[in-house]
Amino acid sequence: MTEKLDIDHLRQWIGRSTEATDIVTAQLVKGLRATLFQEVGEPKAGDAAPFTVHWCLAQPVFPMSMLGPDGHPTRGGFLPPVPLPRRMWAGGEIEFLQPLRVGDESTRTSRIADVQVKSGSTGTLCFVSVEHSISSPRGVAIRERQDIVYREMTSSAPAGAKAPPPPPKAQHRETHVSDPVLLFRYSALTFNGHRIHYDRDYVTKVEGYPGLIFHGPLQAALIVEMAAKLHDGKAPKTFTYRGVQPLFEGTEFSINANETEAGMELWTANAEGQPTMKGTAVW
Ligand SMILES: C/C(=C\C(=O)SCCNC(=O)CCNC(=O)[C@H](O)C(C)(C)COP(=O)(O)OP(=O)(O)OC[C@H]1O[C@@H](n2cnc3c(N)ncnc32)[C@H](O)[C@@H]1OP(=O)(O)O)C(=O)O
Repeated sequence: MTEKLDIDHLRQWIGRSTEATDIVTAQLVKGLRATLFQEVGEPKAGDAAPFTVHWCLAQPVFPMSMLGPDGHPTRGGFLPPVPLPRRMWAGGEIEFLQPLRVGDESTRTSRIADVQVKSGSTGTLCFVSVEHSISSPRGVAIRERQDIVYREMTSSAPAGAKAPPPPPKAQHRETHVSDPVLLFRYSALTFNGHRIHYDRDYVTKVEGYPGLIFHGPLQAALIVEMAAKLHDGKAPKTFTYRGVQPLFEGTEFSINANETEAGMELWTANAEGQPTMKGTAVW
């Protein structure tokens, strides 16, 4: 049974802020490159890190006694105490200003920007938007908005779901084998204890999904790296993305891109070719 959603109370969290600092180490960069299917190499001080390395930096660390049943810190600290049990990373927008480099001390300033309740095809949704500004010794490197969604405990499938449309065609496609070790590595790199990514009993029996779930930021990170690879190694100026359905552990997944007049449309897809996260990159 879910507690009543008191949106006026939750919106009192808007404007709360926090700051944290960390260092981009060569070991972190090696681990992230390996997890993003890149050549690992021997990164040296000053080398550019993968574009979304900031998601691995200065993540909140709480004692075990302060974790909720899903493995995240108990809500009601920096994030509002949303009473819906199933948390997901819904999407966001990133502005890449300059790369973070090995050896950089980086500071992230975060602020709760919005809290909204919506009614979706899968039930009640509560969106919490968090704005972050990430700086290096050279100035602001990244500005972003992250949208976190909390879902009630209903079936994962939308009511009256129809057969999916034919999978979209891609000009560029990269496929990889999906493996729980990949998910474990990304959870470890981001110090993310969310059980849906590594605890099969929890994700199937408690949250009711059919299997382990790929992290939203892992999918977004793979998409951004592909976008940059197709643009002479340059990160897009802005990248806007949205998770449209979960990507579950399985046999294969793909990262896809189509050129457009404005930049690129990109998406990750499951083994059936159906998009799971969609993004737009503009240079
Ligand atoms: C890390 C981490 C956690 C994770 O990584 S979780 C894994 C990554 N995330 C996902 O897999 C999410 C995939 N998406 C979904 O499962 C569904 O899209 C979702 C979010 C459950 C919503 O589906 P619905 O069918 O219920 O929603 P509707 O399409 O009916 O839309 C209702 C309104 O909500 C807005 N909306 C829908 N999806 C999003 C989104 N991704 N981002 C922002 N807003 C969204 C939609 O526009 C509708 O709004 P209106 O104003 O038009 O009513 C970790 O925990 O740390």
